[in-house]
Amino acid sequence: MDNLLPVDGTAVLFPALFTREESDHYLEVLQEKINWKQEPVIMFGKTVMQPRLTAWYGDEGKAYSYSGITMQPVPWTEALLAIKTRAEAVAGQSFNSALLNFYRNGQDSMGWHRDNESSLGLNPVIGSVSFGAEREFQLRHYMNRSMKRSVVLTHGSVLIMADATQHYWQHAIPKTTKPLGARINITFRKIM
Ligand SMILES: O=C(O)CCC(=O)C(=O)O
Ligand SMILES: [Fe+2]
Repeated sequence: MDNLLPVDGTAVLFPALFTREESDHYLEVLQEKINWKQEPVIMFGKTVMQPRLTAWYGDEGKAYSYSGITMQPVPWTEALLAIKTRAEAVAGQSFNSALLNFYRNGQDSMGWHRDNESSLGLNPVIGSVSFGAEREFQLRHYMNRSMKRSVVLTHGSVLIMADATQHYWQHAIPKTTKPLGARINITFRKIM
């Protein structure tokens, strides 16, 4: 498996962890059964709504802070537990929480960030599962921002980010004018 990053971290894509049928099924189930919300976030001192819907699932007692908001996890659903088991097999470790993002169309997005909260420990392994519309996932080196990588996250894929990635690399899902449908992404994490 090829590392997408030239230095300072590891990011490996498994383009078809789930079959087409499984992926179609999970896209539908997650759209319907997840308690999706559009959350406010504070940016440059102003409260704005996030350009996507989110939900936070996890083991009890694993509250999580994310860009200035603290989220209480909802108990796992059967579908999420089945997906988590598959992601854990590829990642080689267990996860106890997951941030879910629902990108309704190409105008929904996620800005540049690192998943480097101290609650995740020094070099967190993150398993990022995608269903639905294919979106471009961009990476750029935090200290040398002209160093960039980009990969398309396909329906049923999992991207594993590990080692020092969250220390040295930011990632983002840019907006696109392409007429795209819905995409759901789940980033599985392990809160210490
Ligand atoms: O939607 C994606 O692929 C990225 C999600 C992400 O970066 C996150 O949840 O922290
Ligand atoms: Fe992230």
